[in-house]
Amino acid sequence: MYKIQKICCIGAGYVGGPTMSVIAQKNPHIQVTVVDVNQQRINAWNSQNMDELPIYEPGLGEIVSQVRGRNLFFDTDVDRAIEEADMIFISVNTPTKTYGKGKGMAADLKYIELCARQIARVSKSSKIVVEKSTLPVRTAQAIKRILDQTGNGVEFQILSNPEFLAEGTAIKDLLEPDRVLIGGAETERGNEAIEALASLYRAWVPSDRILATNVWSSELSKLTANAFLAQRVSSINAISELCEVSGANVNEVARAIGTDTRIGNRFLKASVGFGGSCFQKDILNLVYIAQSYGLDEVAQYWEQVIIMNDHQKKRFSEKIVTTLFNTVSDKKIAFLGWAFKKDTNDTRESAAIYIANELIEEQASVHVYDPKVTQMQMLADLDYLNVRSCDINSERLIAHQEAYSAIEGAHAIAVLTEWDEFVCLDWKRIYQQMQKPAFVFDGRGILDQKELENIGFEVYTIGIG
Ligand SMILES: NC(=O)C1=CN([C@@H]2O[C@H](COP(=O)(O)OP(=O)(O)OC[C@H]3O[C@@H](n4cnc5c(N)ncnc54)[C@H](O)[C@@H]3O)[C@@H](O)[C@H]2O)C=CC1
Ligand SMILES: O=C(O)[C@H]1O[C@H](OP(=O)(O)OP(=O)(O)OC[C@H]2O[C@@H](n3ccc(=O)[nH]c3=O)[C@H](O)[C@@H]2O)[C@H](O)[C@@H](O)[C@@H]1O
Repeated sequence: MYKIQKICCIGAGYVGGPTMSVIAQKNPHIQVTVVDVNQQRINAWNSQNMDELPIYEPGLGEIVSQVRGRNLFFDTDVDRAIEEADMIFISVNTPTKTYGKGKGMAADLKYIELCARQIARVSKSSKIVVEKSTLPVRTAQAIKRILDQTGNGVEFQILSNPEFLAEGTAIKDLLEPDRVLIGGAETERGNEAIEALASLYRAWVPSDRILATNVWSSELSKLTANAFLAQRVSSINAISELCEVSGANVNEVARAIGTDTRIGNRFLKASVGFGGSCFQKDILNLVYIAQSYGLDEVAQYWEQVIIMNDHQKKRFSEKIVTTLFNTVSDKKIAFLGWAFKKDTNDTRESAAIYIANELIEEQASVHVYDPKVTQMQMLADLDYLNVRSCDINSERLIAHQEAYSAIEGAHAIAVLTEWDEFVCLDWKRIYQQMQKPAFVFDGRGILDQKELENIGFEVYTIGIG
């Protein structure tokens, strides 16, 4: 049987940091060390000021301040943490490949392989290696081969334990998970390893929510879960366009279908398109895997979810241009929100980036207020698209510290993130500050369209015909 006293997590990102904080909080007898090659990130995790943690998540600061220095440590000494640990979580990034075979589709597993080689080189005692990152089905096989063939003859058990937390609600999702999934080898030692990991979770998760499967089912379930979730968003977004031309209201349709318990009422909010670091990357990965097995119809089926999402973003920016008399050249367009959803500072793949880019192509001036995103981050996101020079981007995109200055003198407002504070703005004051006609494009369906129209705004809400 395994006795777990020390665990280590490679990768102090959006998943590694919060996940290990909760595991440490709930297992005070276990020492948890989170390591990363990024010194700046580790420094931020060790910051005394909880506002300086590298990621913003409601409730995270409280847990970190409670357990850091007690049984939770953040460090850059990866070798030492691996050597001392009985169980090692790999929680590094697995972005879409940007080069070579599978470019733009497959998951780039170079960081995973580096971790496997490092674990093999450093380990002098048997370890349980846990895949926390989202990985293509059968990656565990590759990790196992590297560990066994380049290691020091010690035993490795590989588990798959995908993470299902969503950003903005990470702590809540970790404290009350719908399920914890653990895939392991169907052998006696495999079962013992599953049990060792399950026992960490049982410190707070009811046993019937801890599911054990074989490794391949676990790996594939993660990609499938994200594909199904994203598919729901694309499905309701497809219907939103139909609502707009037919006079239906997408919120009413969502409510009507969501009351059918077989469909369920969550994840039916029409939007400007899903963002985030994972939905697109994981579906592309699924499509690539299906293609590599020659399953073309399966690949095409899932690819449509991405095609629909791109269309939703594109039609939103086009709607702004056509409504503003077919030109936004030198017009001020105010963006409320830049993060890919509320309650996070994460901007990866945020719809706002693509919409800003399209509007800047049309020579608009985009003025953004987001309570958690810095101008530096916004510009980095835009520059990353590599469409025009950084100088032009910084001339055309201006961040503001508060909403009213972003909006002052604007021709139009686009709501790109559903931050609660946007609903409570003084919309009468805003109306007075704007050019007329004063347009509002609500890409999140959070504002009261009738109330705004009564003030005098011309309002477009996604999915309302
Ligand atoms: N962000 C999210 O909400 C979720 C992400 N996931 C998955 O979890 C994985 C990690 O995602 P995030 O935490 O968002 O990524 P992230 O990019 O925020 O963090 C990854 C960290 O790993 C570090 N790293 C990379 N290679 C390393 C190495 N060889 N040694 C030490 N550190 C190394 C990087 O410096 C970085 O700080 C991905 O596979 C992702 O698909 C799963 C569920 C939710
Ligand atoms: O693997 C991951 O990274 C994670 O991806 C998603 O979590 P996340 O991307 O953090 O956030 P979501 O709440 O899923 O939202 C994703 C995007 O879809 C959009 N969305 C979501 C729901 C909805 O009804 N409508 C909608 O447009 C959101 O605004 C956001 O842009 C999944 O929900 C998590 O279970 C998963 O662990």
